[in-house]
Amino acid sequence: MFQNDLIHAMEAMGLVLEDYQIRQFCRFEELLLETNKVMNLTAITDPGEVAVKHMADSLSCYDERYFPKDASLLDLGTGAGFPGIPLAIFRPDLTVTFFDSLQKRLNFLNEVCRETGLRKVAFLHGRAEEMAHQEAYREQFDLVTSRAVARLSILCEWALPYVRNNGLFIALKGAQYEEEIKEASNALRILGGILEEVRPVTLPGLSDKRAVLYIRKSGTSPAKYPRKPKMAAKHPL
Ligand SMILES: C[S@@+](CC[C@H](N)C(=O)[O-])C[C@H]1O[C@@H](n2cnc3c(N)ncnc32)[C@H](O)[C@@H]1O
Repeated sequence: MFQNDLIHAMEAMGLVLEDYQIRQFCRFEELLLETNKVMNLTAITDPGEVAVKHMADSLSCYDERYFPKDASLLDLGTGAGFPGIPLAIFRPDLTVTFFDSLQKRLNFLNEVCRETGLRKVAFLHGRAEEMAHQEAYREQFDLVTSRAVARLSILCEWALPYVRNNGLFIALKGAQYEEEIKEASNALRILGGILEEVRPVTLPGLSDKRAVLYIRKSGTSPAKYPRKPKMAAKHPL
């Protein structure tokens, strides 16, 4: 059921999976639903829905043009690994860093990577507002992705400092994306982000509104950003 739904959903999006990638997705789905019984990972537990709303949705941001070969990618607020794990499976040349403030979710992802044989991976535990001030992470990534973590005005402050000059911040957004874009114009300007493309997304069999935003980093983000935890939410730029 999961496997068929996965293949159909990917085909509908114009993506073809190799057999080994299908096996990796299936193992990920098994681990996700198994571990979800003892750890809060996802509210979606129907295998068909996992195929579309997690796996296919994660790859809705994929476009060969925006994912250079061997690029480094940071998945900010990765949670149970979305969109990071599907992207790592689909493009094994990428080096994917899974970033979350909850260590137990990273432990789960470590197991997923071991079990699926994903090797070009790293795990970063901490808050987005804090780790960006460490030289090892600041403006170091070609790509930063984020899904379901915060409103865009906040996310720009959290994510853009990790993106290298000319790299991309890719935000997977829900129904309110147009409003969020308007609200984030100041944050984009201050942090050095240029909205390059807004791509509306329709997932197979679903009608809800969503979009992927491709935000190009131009220059460097001022050193004082991101501000201390809770500041971006309390006083969005
Ligand atoms: C709603 S979940 C979304 C997870 C996943 N991206 C998805 O789409 O299913 C949000 C995740 O972001 C993490 N998170 C929230 N605020 C964060 C912060 N300031 N720094 C790092 N991670 C954060 C949470 O721990 C949680 O795992």
